[in-house]
Amino acid sequence: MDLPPPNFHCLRERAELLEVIGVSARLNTLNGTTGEGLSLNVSERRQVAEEWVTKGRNKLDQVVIHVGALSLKESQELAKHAAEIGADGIAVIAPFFLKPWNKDVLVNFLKEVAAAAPALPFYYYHIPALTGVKIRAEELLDGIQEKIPTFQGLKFSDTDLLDFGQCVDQNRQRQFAFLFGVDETGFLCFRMHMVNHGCPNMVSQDVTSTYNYLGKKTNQMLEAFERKDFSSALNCQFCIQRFINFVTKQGFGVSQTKAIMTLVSGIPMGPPRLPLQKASREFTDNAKAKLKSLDFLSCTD
Ligand SMILES: CC(=O)N[C@@H]([C@@H](O)[C@H](O)[C@H](O)CO)[C@@H](O)CC(=O)C(=O)O
Repeated sequence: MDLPPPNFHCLRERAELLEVIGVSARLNTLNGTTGEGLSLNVSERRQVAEEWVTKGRNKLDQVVIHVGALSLKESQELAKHAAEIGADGIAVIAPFFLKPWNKDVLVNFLKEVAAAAPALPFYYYHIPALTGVKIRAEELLDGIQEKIPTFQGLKFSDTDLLDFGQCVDQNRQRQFAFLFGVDETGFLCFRMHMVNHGCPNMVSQDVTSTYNYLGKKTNQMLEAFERKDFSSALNCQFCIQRFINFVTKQGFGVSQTKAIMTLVSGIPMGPPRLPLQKASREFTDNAKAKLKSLDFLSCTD
């Protein structure tokens, strides 16, 4: 029997993990950072995308497929494929080896990818710490719909809240979606949404790395927020911060995320792909003790 490579297996199982942890997932981008999309080949990325679209049916409101790649042709192929399998949108990071040196060059690249799936909503995935492309998102949004008619919004995985705030502020009249990808400061962004209430903008949280295992607390934060109980929402955010602060000090990244996802769900996520190294036993033990002390394991223990 042909077994899929471990990484593919683990990514496929992430769809089931959402159910186990109980994340009320409105939107999930896949083949992104946590899913090591850039470490997979095109055929694996296609398989993962197909699996998510199938598994996500009736469970996720939207499945957005990250199709960014260094090769424009590969990106276009993945964008076309996303359209064929019925995805709800595509997302693209900036090419990160031979980099775009200004906004116009980056938009021209994104435009070519978007054109390969002309009926699919298009998101720019802004993650400058990993791509090294520091073009401000606020600048990129200026006039983007004229160049990319399918442009739908931004996944903002950066801590520059001035840039993020300006993206929201300058696009109040547009129907853009702003998805925030820094779990430790998500609450602040939800507050921005409230301040923005009545505007067509949407600031919300994508299913990012820690939501794979802190879904219960995240849901509590969202529910408190909905009922305008900002003090409870802030407490939930602080609780999430306590955990992220703890693991960050021990070295935290995609490998460690996978180890915690396995620990919390019981679903084996497999090792990460080289050059990443499997999280150490010591890290996993420490993370487990911290999750317990913060009462994060109670729903799955
Ligand atoms: C650099 C990184 O991995 N960022 C994570 C965050 O969820 C991050 O792990 C978390 O905020 C803890 O710092 C996400 O933005 C990545 C993400 O959403 C993805 O898997 O595409």
